[in-house]
Amino acid sequence: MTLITDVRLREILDSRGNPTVEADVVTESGGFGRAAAPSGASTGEYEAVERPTGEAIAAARERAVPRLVGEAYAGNQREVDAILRAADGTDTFSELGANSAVAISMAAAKAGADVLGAPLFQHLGGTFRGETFPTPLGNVVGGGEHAADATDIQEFLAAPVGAPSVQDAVFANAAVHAAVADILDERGEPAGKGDEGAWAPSITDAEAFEVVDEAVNRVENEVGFEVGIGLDVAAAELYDADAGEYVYSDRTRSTDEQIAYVADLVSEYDLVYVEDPLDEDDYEAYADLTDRVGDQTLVCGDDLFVTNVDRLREGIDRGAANSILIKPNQIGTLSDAFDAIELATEHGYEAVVSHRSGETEDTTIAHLAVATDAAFIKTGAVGGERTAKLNELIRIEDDAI
Ligand SMILES: C=C(OP(=O)(O)O)C(=O)O
Ligand SMILES: [Mg+2]
Repeated sequence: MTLITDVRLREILDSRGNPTVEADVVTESGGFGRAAAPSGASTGEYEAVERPTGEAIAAARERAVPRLVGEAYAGNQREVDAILRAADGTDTFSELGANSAVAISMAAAKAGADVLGAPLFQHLGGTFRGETFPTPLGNVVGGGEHAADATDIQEFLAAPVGAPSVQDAVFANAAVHAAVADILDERGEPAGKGDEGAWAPSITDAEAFEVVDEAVNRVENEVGFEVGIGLDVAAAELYDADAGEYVYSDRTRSTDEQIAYVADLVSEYDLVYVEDPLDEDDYEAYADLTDRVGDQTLVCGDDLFVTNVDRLREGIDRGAANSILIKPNQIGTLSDAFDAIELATEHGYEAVVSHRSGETEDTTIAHLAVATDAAFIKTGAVGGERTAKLNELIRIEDDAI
């Protein structure tokens, strides 16, 4: 019933106005799945390769589609993803493009779910999933590669860890986003928005901490549950490898100073989550920081691990980080993303499923997070391509899928 009978690919717009790949997968019994590839701006050096959209589509039509149509079953995700890997023939999807690969992989999963008449999270995670939910991390202030002339730290995240439901958590993050706007206004700091919908004022990181701390406190008082703060430092973007230092707008920090700085921030702001606090090549510094603060907060590897089991295994061996960011397009298929989550879980690392800064209305990651019982999902606070995922979580919680 889930034999794939057609795979169609097209170029659509992403949230930055750039082209991206959308895939449709159709099965023998009329099952249908559609998915689109997201795209990063602060990409890790070791990510799978995103090809220009037209090239990725042409390559997939030539190399992957003939191997899938009439041959593979959409309900067998591992088979679909193995065919994508074989059709590509490289470790990094540099022939098909990880953008074509991930769109087809996710569309096949949706077609498989459609045939079963099951929600995607259940097809991926089994019948007992859907009772527990990830805490959404909401980007409320940001800069780095996502906005010009804003903070050095890429993302200041609201983390409603005490929320009684996903719906409460999603609304709390939106409330923090609104409170940030009020506080910036009170301070006379105008702000536009960055790529992920976070406010991108031209303020220092120190001021941003003050603003976000106050916003979180205001919302905590309103909602009556704990809302913490998280960060994505995206430190690889700040690191000057030649000089061996982290370059901030107002100063530089050596690796030891960077570790001490982040450890101080964890204590001062009770940070519940710190992503990419150090350069993507520095497992040793990660291990040092994890040693210092790993019992107080999640130290999460995004550019460090790039959803790659080999890099994660090295991190586990070396005690680097205690959490992994999961972005399916960093590795190219859902099977690879699942393998990374499984390896992480086996070793006590928390999985955090994530959007990219360039997104579409695709909701696959909401289902992936529920299917794998991920601790957190990072998918913004506001903006249509972000609320698509957040609203899907609310629907899953409400049994309305
Ligand atoms: C979502 C992120 O940004 P990008 O998609 O630009 O890598 C991130 O760094 O976690
Ligand atoms: Mg990141």
